[in-house]
Amino acid sequence: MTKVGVIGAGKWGSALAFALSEKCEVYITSRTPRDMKNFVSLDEILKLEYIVIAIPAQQVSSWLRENFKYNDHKILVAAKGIEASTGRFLNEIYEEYVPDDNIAFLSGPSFATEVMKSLPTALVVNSKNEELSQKFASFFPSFIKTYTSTDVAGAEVAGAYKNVIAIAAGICEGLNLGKNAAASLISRGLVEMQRFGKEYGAKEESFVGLSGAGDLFLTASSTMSRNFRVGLGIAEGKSKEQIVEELGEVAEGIGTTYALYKIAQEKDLYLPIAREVYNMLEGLDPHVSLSNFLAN
Ligand SMILES: NC(=O)C1=CN([C@@H]2O[C@H](COP(=O)(O)OP(=O)(O)OC[C@H]3O[C@@H](n4cnc5c(N)ncnc54)[C@H](O)[C@@H]3O)[C@@H](O)[C@H]2O)C=CC1
Ligand SMILES: O=C(CO)COP(=O)(O)O
Repeated sequence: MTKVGVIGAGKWGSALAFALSEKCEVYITSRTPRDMKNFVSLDEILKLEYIVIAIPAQQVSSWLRENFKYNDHKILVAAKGIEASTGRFLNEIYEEYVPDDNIAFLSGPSFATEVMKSLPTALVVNSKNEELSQKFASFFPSFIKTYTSTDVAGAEVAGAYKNVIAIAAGICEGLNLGKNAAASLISRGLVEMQRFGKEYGAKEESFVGLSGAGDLFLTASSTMSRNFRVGLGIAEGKSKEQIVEELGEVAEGIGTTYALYKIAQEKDLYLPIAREVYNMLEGLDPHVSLSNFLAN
């Protein structure tokens, strides 16, 4: 059995450790010790060749700087997001540490709680190195169907952007705007992320597949999504600080909204949904935001 190390024992890291253990010998670590099967130190994980990293996008840059020493590892990045402070994608953050050929990015609709129950799921492993994608894909269990793609940019943009649209969808639901509005928001959200992705050379097909439409439909239509619940909180008039505290888990859409706002300013891009989510995270009344959105 191939040995695989998982870094980050949050919801997604734990679910992936569980799923991968059907076909691999899996070890897991986290910054705080956990009472979990095969929980080992980071040093032990870094001795392994195959590593899955499930540290959130906003924390990964400092984590890599302080903890990571590259030693020919093959890395699968499981996070979804864009760094708020710099507007960097995960592949840009990791490229300082890991060669392109040794890194892959996971995407697709996949709530950790359903993976934990072994419910049927489909995922995409994305890498410039097709052989590496195939290798990581082969580690997944029988209840997960894996696809591979070389469109790293498409997977990154779709995985990050859908969290922002999920926040908007939660707001839409919380304000009782109706199914017409929800459907329009999801389909225009898909167009917005696809247009944004084009700037980075992302392939259109990734947005109509699992990484784009698949993950967007999942997170923008369910209270199981943390990002969707952020939107519900905004509709209730809560501040983002209060929402984050109550959530107790990561909602990548918040940081990604700030990243998109920064990128849109720098590149003069038209990202109307992301812009209004930004305005509401900054405290604009959702009803005023909606009027602005409908008028522009
Ligand atoms: N939960 C889910 O269903 C899915 C989550 N993801 C993505 O996976 C990533 C992780 O999400 P979850 O595990 O759900 O979040 P979580 O909130 O359950 O756990 C976050 C994990 O990151 C670790 N962490 C946070 N800051 C850290 C730091 N500075 N240094 C080291 N470790 C740190 C925490 O200790 C914890 O283990 C996110 O990017 C999320 O979007 C992707 C697909 C599904
Ligand atoms: O990315 C996810 C499912 O694919 C998880 O979404 P949330 O972080 O919004 O819960």
